[in-house]
Amino acid sequence: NLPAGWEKRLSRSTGQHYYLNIYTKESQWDAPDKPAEPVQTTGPEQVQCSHLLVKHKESRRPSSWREENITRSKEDALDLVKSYREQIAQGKASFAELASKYSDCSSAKRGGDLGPFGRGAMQKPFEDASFSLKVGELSDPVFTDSGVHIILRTV
Ligand SMILES: N=C(N)NCCC[C@H](NC(=O)[C@@H]1CCC/C1=C\[C@H](COP(=O)(O)O)NC(=O)[C@@H](N)Cc1ccccc1)C(N)=O
Repeated sequence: NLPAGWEKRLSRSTGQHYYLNIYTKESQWDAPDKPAEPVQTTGPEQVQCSHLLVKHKESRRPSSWREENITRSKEDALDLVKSYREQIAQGKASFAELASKYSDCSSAKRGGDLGPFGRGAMQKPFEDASFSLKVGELSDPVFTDSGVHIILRTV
């Protein structure tokens, strides 16, 4: 019988049977003699994201261009990030506009743009969120040692 990963199909034009590799979607006339290999679809090498960072008193560096000494609580930082996300999602403000006003990262000067980066550059929670976003997608709040972020994947 048929090795794993193949399907037997009937060609309407010739009335002959053919075999479809369910992973590569390639077809062939002769019966396969070995299982089809699942193909590894890897993610992108690099992504480009903008982010809006709200720091808090437990941040690894509770200081920024906006505020010399940041004392807000982590909960307050999360509430702020959620309100910014809501405004962006409702189209009441642009990501770049809010990031340039409120982000505690120096990338605020560039509307939050971090430029392109690969895996290994950013803190893991930030990297994982960035690489799981589709282009144009806005993340939920992401927690790193820097503070609370929302991330917009742009490329
Ligand atoms: N392009 C890179 N590879 N630059 C090095 C990133 C280092 C990396 N940073 C982070 O993971 C977080 C997420 C994004 C920003 C960031 C943190 C901090 C703010 O937090 P804080 O360090 O005060 O705790 N901003 C930065 O680093 C900025 N230079 C990012 C940046 C700013 C302007 C242009 C390009 C990049 C890390 N491994 O710590």
